[in-house]
Amino acid sequence: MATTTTSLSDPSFPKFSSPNHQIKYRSVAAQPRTSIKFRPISPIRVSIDNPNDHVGDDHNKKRTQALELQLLFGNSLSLSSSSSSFSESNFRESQLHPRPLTASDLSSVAKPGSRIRVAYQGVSGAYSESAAQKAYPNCEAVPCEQFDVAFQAVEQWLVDRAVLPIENSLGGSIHRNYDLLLRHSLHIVGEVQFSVRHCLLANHGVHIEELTRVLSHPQALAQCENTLTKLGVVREAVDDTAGAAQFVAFHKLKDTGAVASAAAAKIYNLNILAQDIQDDSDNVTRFLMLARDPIIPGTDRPFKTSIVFSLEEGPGILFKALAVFAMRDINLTKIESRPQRKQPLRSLGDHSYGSLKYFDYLFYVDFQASMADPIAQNALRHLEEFATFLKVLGSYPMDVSLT
Ligand SMILES: O=C(O)C(=O)C[C@]1(C(=O)O)C=C[C@@H](O)C=C1
Repeated sequence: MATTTTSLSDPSFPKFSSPNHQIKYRSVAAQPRTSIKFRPISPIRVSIDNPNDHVGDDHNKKRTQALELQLLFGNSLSLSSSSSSFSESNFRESQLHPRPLTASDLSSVAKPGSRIRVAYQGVSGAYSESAAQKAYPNCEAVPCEQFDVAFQAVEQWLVDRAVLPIENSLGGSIHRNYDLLLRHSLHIVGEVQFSVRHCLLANHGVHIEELTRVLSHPQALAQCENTLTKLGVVREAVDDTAGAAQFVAFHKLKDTGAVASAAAAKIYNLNILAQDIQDDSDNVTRFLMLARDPIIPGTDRPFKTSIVFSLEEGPGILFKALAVFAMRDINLTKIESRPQRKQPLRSLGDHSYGSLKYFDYLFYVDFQASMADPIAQNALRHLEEFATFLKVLGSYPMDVSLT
């Protein structure tokens, strides 16, 4: 059955309001990738330029002002990519409460008593929110509309960390986040394995036979392929599972259900028509914990290291690359290849039978060793000898809680 994409762009639909955090996010779908927009609750308005555009004094001043205001007013911060600077009254207000930044404000470690702020993609009730809570118990989970908004929220000091999905045991890799890992400058500081148990939700009084359409995140729809095929419903992809539940509830739909968590059913007052509808009871999503600074890797417990590299084209070159790990007995836990965005095709010049073009790939590899271990350092030194590009994305403790 075909999967279509639904835009939840009905202006009356309360997008990304977070009752817990009093932050309202405005859709950034129509904005350039590098912009981040928040609808203000308080009259405070701050403007931050795209950090990639320029990193001059002016930018740094605005960044400091934004951080200062965030420290003064917490969640009431509003960001806009427009060029207007923050208003005079806000400026006066910040002058009334001068609060010089200290070195500890700039450190990525949460102050005692303050809750660490963790960005996740989706709205309240999303699996990503639960994963953020598992990664950072008692954190303040901050909803973001898109993955790149979560990346930017960390980069711009609006939050301390982001927790984002990278792969699922049934649906496979979340390619968008592989690409974003390279386009942004965050470090992987941990991982979380989260058991995903999907429910079929509908408004109270609606029976399963009445459903003609089911909304959810594309990964969730893929993980429930068998159940949804048996039901014979049209599947529609939306930004996140909890957003689907919110939409069904807000519009009081009678013919449409949502695949989402039991937590989402409770939050949006929906009925659970069926539980554990994923194709396999072992349905696990692996999430990455991302921060502005890397952690210092240890050897006191099992560590994993994530790298990305590219290679020259040629027979056996990938075999040779992976051999640097095999010959040192280093276990690989994941390999993913993505076409290089900047140079997706490589031309191998003229041959008698014409010019050959190959896909030019980036290889993402996770291996089971810490960068504090000389064996891992030697393996990467060896790989560096012939890789055309190599970057360590992070070396972090493995989550062994589900094993
Ligand atoms: O939509 C959600 O609830 C999410 O947290 C996103 C997401 C994903 O991107 O894979 C997370 C876990 C599940 O695999 C399904 C969806």
